[in-house]
Amino acid sequence: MEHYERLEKIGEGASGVVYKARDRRTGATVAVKRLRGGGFGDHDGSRLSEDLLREAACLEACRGHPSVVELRAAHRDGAGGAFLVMEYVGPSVAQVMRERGRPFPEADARRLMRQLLDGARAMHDLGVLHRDLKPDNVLVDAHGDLKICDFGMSRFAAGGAATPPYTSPVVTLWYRAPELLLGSTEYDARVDTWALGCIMAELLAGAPLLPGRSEMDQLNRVFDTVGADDMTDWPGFCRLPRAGSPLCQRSRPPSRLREMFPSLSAAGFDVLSGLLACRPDRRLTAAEALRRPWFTDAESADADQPLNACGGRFTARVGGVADAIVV
Ligand SMILES: Nc1ncnc2c1ncn2[C@@H]1O[C@H](COP(=O)(O)OP(=O)(O)OP(=O)(O)O)[C@@H](O)[C@H]1O
Repeated sequence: MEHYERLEKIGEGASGVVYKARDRRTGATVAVKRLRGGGFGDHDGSRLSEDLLREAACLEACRGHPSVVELRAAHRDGAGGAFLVMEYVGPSVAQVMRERGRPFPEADARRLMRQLLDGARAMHDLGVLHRDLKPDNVLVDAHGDLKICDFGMSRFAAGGAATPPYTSPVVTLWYRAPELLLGSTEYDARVDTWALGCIMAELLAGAPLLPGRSEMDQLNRVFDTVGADDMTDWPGFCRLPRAGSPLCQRSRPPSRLREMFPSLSAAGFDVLSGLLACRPDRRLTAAEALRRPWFTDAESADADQPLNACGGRFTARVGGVADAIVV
């Protein structure tokens, strides 16, 4: 830690405390995330290393993508603590929305969603599930571009060593996909695209779409908003641990989503409703969403997003998992 001068605390959550800091060697402002337990004497060292390595490896796999916060280094210090050093970006989309207090126009929401979906597409291509996408974990840089952060819940899935079952209580409640609320442990990257659908709705409405107070209240809100028939018709539904819940037996009106976003264009609604499809197998993946007319027909209008160029640069860097890690 001696290389970093700690400035103010910028966030604290389940997996650690994040500080704004100055790198004494370069003068650069960085974000330092000290993993929970690190340096405070009561942690299990092996668990800490595992968490650190997983978060660092997922971040490192995505390094170079313009919509993912950049990992600069990962360290264990002499006291057995562990911390990640990242580029400092801020504020978060959550803060921006709180301060702004009104919805984003559709064209702005499209530009922001294009960036988030491209970041998600890239991480999913690498087999990384983020599992905690929400406005607090999306940062806005000085150019108004977005970067996904907090890979504390992330893990490698398809294509990596891991196969289901996965942990089910992942993703902050308001952004948690219906299959997770129903206890699924065999989910895929579409838990992230559900969360992105919730973020898109929040950008367009200026307020959270599904602010549940408990898991069951959340599920109730999901079904009351997008309907439940789709989910209960899903062949995988009866295998879900909570399929027998009385909430799933209740009859529900069809989706209200269209009436909630009356001024959204048909192309915009196509993406929103595709991301918020209750049935995971009918939900858009990030790559599919980016191919919908809302994005493709607006290619020139959003020409400030050079996705192909970024994609090329990004691909070239994939694979160097260890070079930023100084554990
Ligand atoms: N590189 C960064 N630059 C600026 N702010 C950051 C950076 N990384 C994280 N933050 C801020 O700090 C907050 C907490 O960090 P992080 O989410 O990684 O910790 P956490 O313990 O996993 O939190 P949570 O449990 O809430 O998900 C983030 O929501 C974000 O707003």
